[in-house]
Amino acid sequence: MTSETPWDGRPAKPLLRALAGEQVWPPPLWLMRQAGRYLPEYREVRARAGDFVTLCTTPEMAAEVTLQPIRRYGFDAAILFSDILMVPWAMGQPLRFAEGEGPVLEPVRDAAAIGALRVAGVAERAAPIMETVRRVGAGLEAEAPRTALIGFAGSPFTVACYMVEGRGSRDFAHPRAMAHADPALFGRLIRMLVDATAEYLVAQAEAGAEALMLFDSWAGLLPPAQFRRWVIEPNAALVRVLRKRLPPEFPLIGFPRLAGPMLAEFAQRTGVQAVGMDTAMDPRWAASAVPDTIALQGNLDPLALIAGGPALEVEARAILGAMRGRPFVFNLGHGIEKTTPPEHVSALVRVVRSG
Ligand SMILES: Cc1c2[nH]c(c1CCC(=O)O)Cc1[nH]c(c(CCC(=O)O)c1C)Cc1[nH]c(c(CCC(=O)O)c1C)Cc1[nH]c(c(C)c1CCC(=O)O)C2
Repeated sequence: MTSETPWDGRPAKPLLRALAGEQVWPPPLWLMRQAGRYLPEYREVRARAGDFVTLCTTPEMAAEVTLQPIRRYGFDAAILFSDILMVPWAMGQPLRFAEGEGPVLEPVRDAAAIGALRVAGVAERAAPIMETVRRVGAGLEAEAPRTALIGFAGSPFTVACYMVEGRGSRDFAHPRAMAHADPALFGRLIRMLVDATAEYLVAQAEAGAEALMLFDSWAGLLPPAQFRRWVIEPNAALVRVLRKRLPPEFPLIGFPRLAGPMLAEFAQRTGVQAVGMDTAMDPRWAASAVPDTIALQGNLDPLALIAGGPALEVEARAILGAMRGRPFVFNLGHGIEKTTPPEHVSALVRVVRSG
């Protein structure tokens, strides 16, 4: 495929061209958690907001922090500033972010607690987040017309992990045990999440998101049969609902973190246009295992970005070398760390943009 100027004479956004299967070189670039505590201007707004849920539900502040990294670095995508746990919040599960501890939810571990969750009306209860999407869309149009707006949600399994465990965890023992011991109940929660997440994502697209990313951060905890049942099937179900309700070819990015060799099956069976590679993935293996009709995204080690200098350049160039000749979006393999020096991000942008 070649780059073409569309009929209306506006250059299509590089990110959207890559997600549509075009080889765009140098590749479009954005970073997971690009808005965050490594930026002094983020810390200023974060302090003003007080708590994290307030930041996510105050459109003026959430839109401002979404745009901050675009102003500083000119990334090819802005990602809505929110959190995957805002879906359980909108389903009525109490959520707070404890300082230095991460998210804390009231765990749902039985049929009564799961039955009390509300699916219908999730998008209305998340109205402030949709207002943020509209504001960011307007901000990009005015300030950065080549930057695309990515909306997102957590995938059902990963969100269920937090809902059942009630907090972050290394192994999410409660949800994984429930998935084995009471698959009917766990499956009910997963189906509720498919429906709630579809509604929430369609509302983001209607508010102006131009691509949607599905974060399945804890997919790699599961053995293959469980991976198929709780990762591939729910993501595929979500994609099927989205395909019915969104314009044709609407770009969807899946990110089954630490999937290892299951990444290939995920890519082929879920119906997404692109898959994210985590830090542990060998991009050369991914290039051979994932058909080049599906774009790859990733996967610089966030620690190389902290290190900077030659280590950063060598790692970034290795990824570029492995991805040359296929649709690709440069990113990290996981979220940016809060100790990252902002000038190292500028250095990375220079390396990637020099091809
Ligand atoms: C698992 C997960 C969560 N949230 C998310 C995931 C999936 C990606 C991943 O695997 O990291 C996704 C997420 N979280 C956040 C975004 C915003 C957009 C962006 O990427 O810039 C996105 C896309 C903001 C955030 N979400 C959170 C912060 C830090 C909160 C703060 O500023 O105090 C940010 C910027 C909080 C959060 N949110 C979550 C945890 C475990 C934590 C605490 C850990 C931490 O503090 O880094 C849940």
